[in-house]
Amino acid sequence: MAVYTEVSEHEARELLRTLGLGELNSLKACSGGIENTNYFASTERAGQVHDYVLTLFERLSFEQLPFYLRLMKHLAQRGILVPEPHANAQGELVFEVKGKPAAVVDKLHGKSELAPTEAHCAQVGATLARLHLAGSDFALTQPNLRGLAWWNEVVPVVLPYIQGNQQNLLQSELAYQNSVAASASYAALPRGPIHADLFRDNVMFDTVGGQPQLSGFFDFYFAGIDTWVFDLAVCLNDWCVDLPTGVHHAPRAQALIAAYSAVRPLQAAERELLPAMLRAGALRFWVSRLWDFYLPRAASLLQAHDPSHFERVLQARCQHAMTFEQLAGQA
Ligand SMILES: Nc1ncnc2c1ncn2[C@@H]1O[C@H](COP(=O)(O)OP(=O)(O)OP(=O)(O)O)[C@@H](O)[C@H]1O
Ligand SMILES: N[C@@H](CCO)C(=O)O
Repeated sequence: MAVYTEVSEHEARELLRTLGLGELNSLKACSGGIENTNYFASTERAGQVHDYVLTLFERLSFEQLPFYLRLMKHLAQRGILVPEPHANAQGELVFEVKGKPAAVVDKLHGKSELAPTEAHCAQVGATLARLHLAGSDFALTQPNLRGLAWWNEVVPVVLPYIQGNQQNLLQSELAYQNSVAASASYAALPRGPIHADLFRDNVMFDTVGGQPQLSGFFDFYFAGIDTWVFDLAVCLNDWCVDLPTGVHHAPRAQALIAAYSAVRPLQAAERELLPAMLRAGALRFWVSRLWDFYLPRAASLLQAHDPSHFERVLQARCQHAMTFEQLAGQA
């Protein structure tokens, strides 16, 4: 659980009133997450209870936030299951609490599924493809701030903390990804707004008639303009990998890819580069976890994720490279 900045009931009540969301009933710090301060806020309005999430952004600036919040609003308005951010009378979505940028979004129903089956993965794949299509006409742009430029900046910073064999893997993978990014196939990849961090803990499921039903994607604060296939790869690396070993889980991957492709079939360049993007996705989170682990920020309650997991995923992706056809179960 991470609470970097304490918010008082008075501060939360004032903000919720300003947004016309009702009278605060309860305010509770949320567990989980390592990037932002999150509170669950419950209000009463016209005799009904409403649940919101109040987020204080610890890393992102007032200038960066409209991209994420406008994107969430854009997607919510197109029927994609994401928390809708709430605006004030001036139409603004970013506010100031304790000197930090803050936002209030709808609380999703359900809970995260940390042991997903093929059924969960299929719903994630289909919803991700719909999200990509729905984002195509989003007007704002902001790069993926945890993309190639950031890896090039941070790898030299974390290198002194790791062993020689890890340094070799990290440096050789970075060189490989720089060469992929310079290729004609890479330039041909379709791109647009991507979630870029769609792990098991950033998706909620409800149970309807005894069956899991995806109720929303959340935590869009690593979103950016990048290739759609990179987003797909990030998902496959989390939803379709055995967490203790980092080994690929073929049935879940096939379910996720089939459901994604049924909504938006992959183009030739995407099929060619999916294996490289699986490596890129593993590198991205290995680097960020190394960075969080060795260069942590002050936090009252912080649990850094294990960096070695993505080292294992990257090794597995390099040593047991699979073609798109193999990944999709078509070979
Ligand atoms: N819109 C929402 N609806 C329901 N629950 C939410 C919502 N947003 C956040 N939460 C809850 O708060 C927890 C922490 O949120 P989140 O993962 O966004 O934090 P973070 O610090 O930004 O995370 P991360 O480390 O994953 O980047 C989630 O695990 C979830 O339980
Ligand atoms: N999903 C990231 C955490 C940052 O959102 C990770 O597992 O490293």
